[in-house]
Amino acid sequence: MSYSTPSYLEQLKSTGDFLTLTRNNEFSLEPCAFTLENGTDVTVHDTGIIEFQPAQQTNKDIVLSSAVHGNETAPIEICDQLIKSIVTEQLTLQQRVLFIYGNPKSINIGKRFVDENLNRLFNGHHTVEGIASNPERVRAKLLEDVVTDFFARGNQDSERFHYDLHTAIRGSKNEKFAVYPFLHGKPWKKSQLQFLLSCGVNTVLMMKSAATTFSYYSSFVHGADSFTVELGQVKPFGENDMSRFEKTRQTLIALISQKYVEYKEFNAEDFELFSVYRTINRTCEDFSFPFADDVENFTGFAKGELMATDGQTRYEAEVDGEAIIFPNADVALGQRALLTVIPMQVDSNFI
Ligand SMILES: O=C(O)CCC(=O)N[C@@H](CCC(=O)O)C(=O)O
Ligand SMILES: [Zn+2]
Repeated sequence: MSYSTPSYLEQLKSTGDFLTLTRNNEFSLEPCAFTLENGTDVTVHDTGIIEFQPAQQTNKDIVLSSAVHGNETAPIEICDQLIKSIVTEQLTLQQRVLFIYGNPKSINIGKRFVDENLNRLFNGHHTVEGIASNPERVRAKLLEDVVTDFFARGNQDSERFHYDLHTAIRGSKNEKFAVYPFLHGKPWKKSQLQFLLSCGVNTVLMMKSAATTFSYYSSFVHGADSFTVELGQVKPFGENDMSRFEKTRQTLIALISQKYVEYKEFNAEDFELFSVYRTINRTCEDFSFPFADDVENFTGFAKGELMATDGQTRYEAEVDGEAIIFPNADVALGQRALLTVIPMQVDSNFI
């Protein structure tokens, strides 16, 4: 594809500051393409969407997304550093990488979303008859299309990865954790757990059903090894202790700049695995939790203890140790207000 030369090009080439360019263009950006001195092709597809294609043969197609929720700034800062070091050629890629800042306008207003939670609109849920469109619905469709196109242009035998980087609203007993999307019976991969451990993530939740999230979409539709990765607690820009993300940053650098990466040998004892026990949706205006806002993710409840109240329905822990993940009483009606999890072991469904 040939593009004209947009006015931002020289600035982008010299600074690599694609984040500021994205934030200055909340809804669209003129596309462009250029080649770095080291031979890597750079394509700006739209605002918040930049692709890198090294000159040499690659064996991995990697999507790194952040800002699917605009107030989750640490992952945005990690991706900003990576993009700057690639464009300014301090970092040379060995793999194809697509970086996505999910929701630029929500970054600017410092909120999880503008009209609607972008991470509830994937896998086609952006387009539903009778439901009016909005910028987040348009964006979800665009992101699906860009990911489809990115994977379609990869080598046929390349491995596909998508790490959708987030931070959680609450603190978490296990500070970093990943959500492994439902695989419809396919086995979970030890090699992915080894990668996550190298990122500093030793806790993984296994989903038991289809979802409308970005990571489920790329797993289900594109067969990618795909995760939502929660790297810590939400903080405004400038308040993140970036040293807490160093293992993640270094592991991502190795993933994109090396042909092969060796991880620590798999040992089940290195991990805390959980399976989702149930999902509790908010169905009534009158929805509440009996615990405070500073009660952390992974807090366990005793059997019979109240976990949530939805109108007249009381949800009590059904098993000892049933633990809370992502409690949020402010979600839209019909959406997930709480996940509960129970511990699980590495079993025969791991390869
Ligand atoms: O801390 C919270 O309440 C939400 C953090 C967050 O954004 N989590 C993702 C998880 C997505 C998944 O289930 O894979 C979300 O809620 O979209
Ligand atoms: Zn998030």
